[in-house]
Amino acid sequence: MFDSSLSLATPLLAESGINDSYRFATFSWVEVLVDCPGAQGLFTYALPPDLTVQPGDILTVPFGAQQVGAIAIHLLAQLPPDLPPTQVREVEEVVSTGFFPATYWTLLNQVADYYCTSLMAVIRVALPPGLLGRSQRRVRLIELKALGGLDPSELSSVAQQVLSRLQAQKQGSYTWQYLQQKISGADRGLRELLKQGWIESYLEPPATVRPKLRQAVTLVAASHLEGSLSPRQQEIIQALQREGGDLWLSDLLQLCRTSSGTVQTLAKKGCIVIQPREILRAEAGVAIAPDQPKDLTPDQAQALATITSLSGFAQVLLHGVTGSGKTEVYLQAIAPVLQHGQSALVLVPEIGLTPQLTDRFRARFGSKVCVYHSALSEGERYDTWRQMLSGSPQVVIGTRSAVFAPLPQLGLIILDEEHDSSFKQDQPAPCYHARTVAQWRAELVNCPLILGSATPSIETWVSAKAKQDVNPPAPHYLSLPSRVRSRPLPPIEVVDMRQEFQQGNRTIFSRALQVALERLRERGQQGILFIHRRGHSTFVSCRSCGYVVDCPNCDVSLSYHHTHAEATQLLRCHYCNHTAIHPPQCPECSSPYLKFFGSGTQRVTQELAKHLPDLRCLRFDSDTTRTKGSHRALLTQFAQGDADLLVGTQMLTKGIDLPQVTLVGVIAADGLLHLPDFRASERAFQTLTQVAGRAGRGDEPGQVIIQTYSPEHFVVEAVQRHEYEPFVSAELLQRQTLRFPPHNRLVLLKFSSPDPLAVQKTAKRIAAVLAPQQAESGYELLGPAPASILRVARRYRWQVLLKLPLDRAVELPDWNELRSLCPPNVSMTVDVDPLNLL
Ligand SMILES: Nc1ncnc2c1ncn2[C@@H]1O[C@H](COP(=O)(O)OP(=O)(O)OP(=O)(O)O)[C@@H](O)[C@H]1O
Ligand SMILES: [Zn+2]
Ligand SMILES: [Zn+2]
Repeated sequence: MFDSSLSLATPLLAESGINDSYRFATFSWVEVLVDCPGAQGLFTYALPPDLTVQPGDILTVPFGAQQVGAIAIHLLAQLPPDLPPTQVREVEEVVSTGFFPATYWTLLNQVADYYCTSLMAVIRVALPPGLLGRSQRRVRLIELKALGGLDPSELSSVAQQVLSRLQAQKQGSYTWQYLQQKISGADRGLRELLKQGWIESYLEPPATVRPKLRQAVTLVAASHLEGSLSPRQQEIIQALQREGGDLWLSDLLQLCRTSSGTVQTLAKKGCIVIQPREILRAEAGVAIAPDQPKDLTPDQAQALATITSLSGFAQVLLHGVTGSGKTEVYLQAIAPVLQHGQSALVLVPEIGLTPQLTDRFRARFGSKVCVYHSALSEGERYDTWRQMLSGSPQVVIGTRSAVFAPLPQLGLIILDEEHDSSFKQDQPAPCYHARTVAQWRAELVNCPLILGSATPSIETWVSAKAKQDVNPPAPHYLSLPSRVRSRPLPPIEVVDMRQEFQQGNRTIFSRALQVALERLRERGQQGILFIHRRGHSTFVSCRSCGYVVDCPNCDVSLSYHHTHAEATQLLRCHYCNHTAIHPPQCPECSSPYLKFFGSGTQRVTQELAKHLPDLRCLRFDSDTTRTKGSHRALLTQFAQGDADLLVGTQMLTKGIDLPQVTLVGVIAADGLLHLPDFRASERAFQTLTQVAGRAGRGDEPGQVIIQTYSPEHFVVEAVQRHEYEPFVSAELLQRQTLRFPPHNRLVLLKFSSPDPLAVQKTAKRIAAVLAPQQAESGYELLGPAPASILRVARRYRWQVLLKLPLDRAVELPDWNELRSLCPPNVSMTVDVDPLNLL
C-alpha cells in the first residue's frame, strides 16, 4: 500500500487542484498542455491580471500563428529561470472552467510523481485522445433579463456587429471561428462583449461523431423463390434462418464461409435485404431484463451495513469465497450512492471477458451504467467521457485506465478481483497500478474504496491485517466465508499424473477426469477444462532432428494454432504475434515428422474428440475470441447448453457464474507452479482457487479435479483445502527470507534496444553509477541482468532491480540523470512496484 512517508516523488511541481493557497497566492504564469498535433510537453503562458485560472480549466492560447485550445496544468508564481519574460505570450481567454473534478489534477500529478514519469505520459492514459481537438469553442448571449442596465450603444462598432449577428441567431450562439470569418476584427469585439458580460464563451462537443453504421442482412419472406436457388444459396438462407433471420453481413460471410458476391446475388433475387444499420457505440446492444435486489445472507447484510455506514475516505477489503455473493454486495452498496446523486466507479480486470458482470449491473441500474475501457473506439471513449462529465449519477464500469474516469460526484470506488495483475500497467509508462491510484483517488474525493476478492493479493491482505493506526488507515476487513444458500465449496481432488503414467495411462486425461467427463453427458451437466497457456505452450518440433520452430523476433518458440478442421495451420508468437504458416516438413532436415507438443486448448479438444467423441466441446481462448463480441457469443452458447464442456485458458478463471457447471478440471497445474517469478505461488494459488470456484454454483454440488506432477506442492495443498490464510502465512515467510514485497518495495529499471550490445552496456553503466550510492541512499541493487526472455519483438532487454526497505526513507536516483546516460537507441522505463520482473 502506498505510504506517503515513503514518497518517491521528485520535488513537487506547483501543487494543483483547488485549494486555499491558490486563492491567496499570486500566480502570474501558467503551464498548459496545448491541443496541437506534434506539440509535446508543457508550454508556459502569462496570465493577464484580470483572468482567474485554475488547473484543469480549458483555455485559448496563441500558438505560432494560430489560436489553439489548451488545458491549464500548473500555476506558477515564478517564471522558469531559462525563460525570458519577453518570450512568454499571454493566455487569450478561459473557455471553460470546472471541466474536470477539482482534485483531478492533483491525482494526475501524484501518479506522475510516484511512478517517476512525466505528467504528459499520465495525461495520455487518463484523457481520451483528441479531447480538445474535437471540441468547439463557442459564444452565446447571456440571457437578457440578466442584462439590466447594459446599453449596446456604448459598445464599439465591431462589438455591436457581433452582438447583432448573435441576436439574429435563434439560439443566440455561434462558434468563435464563424464570427471571426464573418466579421473583420471580431476578436476585439468578442473580447469586449465578454468583458462587459453580454456574452459567455463555452465549449461544445461537435454533434456526436456520426453513429456507426454497419451492413446488416435480413432474411425476407421469399419461399416462392426457393426452387430457383442453388444448394449453396439455400445453405446461406438456412443459416440466416437458424440465426433468427438477422445477421451482420460480416458475420454471415464468416459463418457461411462465403463471398459478398454470393450474398449480393441473393439480395438481387429478393431473398434478403442488405442495408446499413446503426450500431450503438455504447455496447448497449443486448437487451437485459431488469432485476431486483436480492435478500442478503447474514454475512452479506453485515458487510453491506459496514460499507453503508462509512462516510468519507475508508478502505474495505471484502474477502468473500467464490460464489459468496460479492457482486450483490457491490450492487446494493451502489444503490444509495446513486440515490444521493453521486456516481460509482467499478474497476474490473477485463471487461470483454466478463459480459455477465456488466449485464448484472445493467439489470440493476439500466441506462445509468456505462462501460469504459481502452478497447473502445476513439468515438466511443469520447462519448462516454462526455456522459461522465455531465455529472448525472451513474455507474462507470471499466478496466485499469477507467480509474481516471472524470466523474465529478464520485461517491464510491469498487475494485473487483483486486488481486488481478491486469490492474498494473507494465508498459508503456506510467507503470501504474489502478489499485494504488484508486486509493489516492478515494482519499482525494473523500469516498470509500472497496477491494473485493476471493483471493486477496498479499499486499492488500497484509495491510488489512495491520494495526489500524497507520496513515492512510488500514482497510476494514469484511469476510464472506461461505457461499450463498449455504452451498458448499466444491471438493477438490488432486491427481498425481506420475502415478497415472506409471500405471499405464499415456493420455493427458487422468482416469478420474475421464470418468467425470463421461458422467457430464449422462447427467446433463456442464464442465470447464482449464489449461494454463504459457508454461505449456504448444511448440512445434521435428521428431527426426529435434529442430524447434522459433520466432524470428523473440527468444521463444512459436505456438501451434488451428481454429477448426479446414482452417490453415498456423504458428504464432505469443509475445510479438508474428504469424507463419505451419511448414509441411522440417526446414532443417526435410523430415515430414514436424509435430506439435504440449497441451494447448487445441490439442486438448482434439484428444477429447478422440477419447470422448460424444462430448460437445467449445474452445474459449485467444484464437476463438479474437473478434469483438465473441466472448459473449461463446458464453451465451455455452450457457444455453449448446456444449457440454468449455475448454480454455486463463480467460475462464474470471467471473463466470453458471449454475449448471458442476465439473472443473485442471489439465496440468505444473505450468503455473514453476514460473521464474517470486509471485508465481501467489498467482498459482489465485488462479487455481478462482477456476475451482466456477464449479457447483447452482443447486447441484460441484467437483474439481486438479492434475499435476507435483501434488505435494504447498500451493496445491492449500488450494485443495480451500485454505487462504495458511497459504499466505507460508508465502509471507518465503518472501521474508528472500526479501521480497510486501517486506520491502521494488523499483525495476527496464532497458531495451534493438542493439544487444548497447543495451547490455547501458544497463551495466547505470548499475555502476547506482552501486556506490546504495549505502547512502538506502536501497539495495540487483543486477544488471538480462531479461529471462532476452529478445522480444526484436528488442533486447536488460534490467536493474532496486530493493527498498520499508522502515526507513530512501533517496531514489535522479531518473533524468540516468536517462541522460542512455544512448538514443536504448530506452529506459522505470517500473515502480513492478508486478512482472522480465
Ligand atoms: N443473497 C443472495 N441470495 C440468493 N442468491 C444470491 C445472493 N447473493 C448472490 N446470489 C447469487 O449467487 C451467485 C454468486 O454470486 P456472485 O457472482 O456475486 O459471487 P462472487 O462472490 O462475486 O463470486 P466470484 O468471486 O466467484 O465471481 C450469483 O448467481 C448471484 O446472483
Ligand atoms: Zn528435422
Ligand atoms: Zn515473437
